[in-house]
Amino acid sequence: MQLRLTRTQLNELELILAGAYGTRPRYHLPTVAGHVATLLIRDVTAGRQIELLDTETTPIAVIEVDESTTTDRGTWVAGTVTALREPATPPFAPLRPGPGRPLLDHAVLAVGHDHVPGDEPVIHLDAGDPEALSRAVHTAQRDRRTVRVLPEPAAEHLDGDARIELLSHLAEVTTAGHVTVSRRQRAPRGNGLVVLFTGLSGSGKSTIARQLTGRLRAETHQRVTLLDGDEVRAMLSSGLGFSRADRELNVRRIGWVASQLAAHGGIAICAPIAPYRSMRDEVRTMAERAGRFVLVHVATPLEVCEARDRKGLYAKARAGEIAEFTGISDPYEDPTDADVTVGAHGESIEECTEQVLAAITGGVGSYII
Ligand SMILES: Nc1ncnc2c1ncn2[C@@H]1O[C@H](COP(=O)(O)OS(=O)(=O)O)[C@@H](OP(=O)(O)O)[C@H]1O
Ligand SMILES: Nc1ncnc2c1ncn2[C@@H]1O[C@H](COP(=O)(O)OP(=O)(O)O)[C@@H](O)[C@H]1O
Repeated sequence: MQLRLTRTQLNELELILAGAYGTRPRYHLPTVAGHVATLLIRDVTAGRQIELLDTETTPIAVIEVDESTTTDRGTWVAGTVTALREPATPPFAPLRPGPGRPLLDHAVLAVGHDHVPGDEPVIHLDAGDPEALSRAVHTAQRDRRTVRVLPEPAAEHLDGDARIELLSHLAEVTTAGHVTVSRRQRAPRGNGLVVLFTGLSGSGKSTIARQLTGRLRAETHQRVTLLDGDEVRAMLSSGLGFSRADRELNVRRIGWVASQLAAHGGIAICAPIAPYRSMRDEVRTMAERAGRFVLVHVATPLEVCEARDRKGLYAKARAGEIAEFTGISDPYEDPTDADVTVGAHGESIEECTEQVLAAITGGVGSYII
């Protein structure tokens, strides 16, 4: 089988081949404690041999899979990696880890920001956004500082502090003998925000999302984009159906676009059903790398949604004319991590919108002027 790697997965492969994870180039099954490279495969069944393609679909390496494990997030594979050819040159190649490059004595690893005050050598992460990396490197060079680039691996098995620990470890192995992490807690740039609505068909997601969009446009200086369900299905995800794999792809695409908007300081509001916990977790992970994330559960009971049945879809689903209909013949996994839950008790559209606004602005006054 062939697998096209994302930019951060390519980074992970670059680090493997640069010896950052040890002398044996391989992927491991996820272990939280271990500083290992991992590979998570979604939507397809992993083969014994996996050819890894770069973003231009050139085969650059192959994995001989010797172990794998399947979870609700996908299949993790472990195995030895052999390089086939050089991938396309990444940005700032001479500043990245490579054979024979001497280690600096000490450097500051910038996590979550593109300028660290001071004059010590600085390591900037390549997180897959060439524009942001270029800005960070040029700022350091303008200040006549020594600067290096560390490819940020996908490391999908880690988050939070464990992720930062891995980055610091990789920086010490590849770039500087002693690394201090300089971490900014706030969103990387501006007040980027992703709001993900989830709930059954007819629960009120689009209606509340539209109202929220209007309010935020009126009350903030930020650009607000509504990724409306129907429009997304027509444009971004045309051709996809409602199998689990298609829904996953649909929600992943929405999450990716929303995160890009947030990374550039915008507010993205999305309103798919997003019925599976794993897909919402995935959007949260992507969004939190770009800014803030707020999960809104529109918890209108199934009976109420079915009674509304504005599009007549529930009747068709009950009659067996639509297969895999969420809530009737397909699962909806209730969120346990919603930042705000609305609509469970017959609140009006206006009340729901206010509750969501309060959750977004609560404690972060800068969103509303
Ligand atoms: N089988 C099945 N299950 C659920 N929904 C169905 C189905 N077939 C069509 N529709 C219509 O598609 C809308 C849901 O699409 P989404 O993109 O939001 O779904 S998902 O997040 O990918 O699960 C949903 O729209 P909303 O009512 O706006 O939620 C339905 O109108
Ligand atoms: N809180 C609410 N109270 C009463 N009716 C609502 C409420 N929220 C939505 N509706 C109505 O329910 C129907 C379905 O809403 P919609 O926003 O299209 O749901 P979804 O996007 O979740 O499918 C619409 O006719 C809408 O006017």
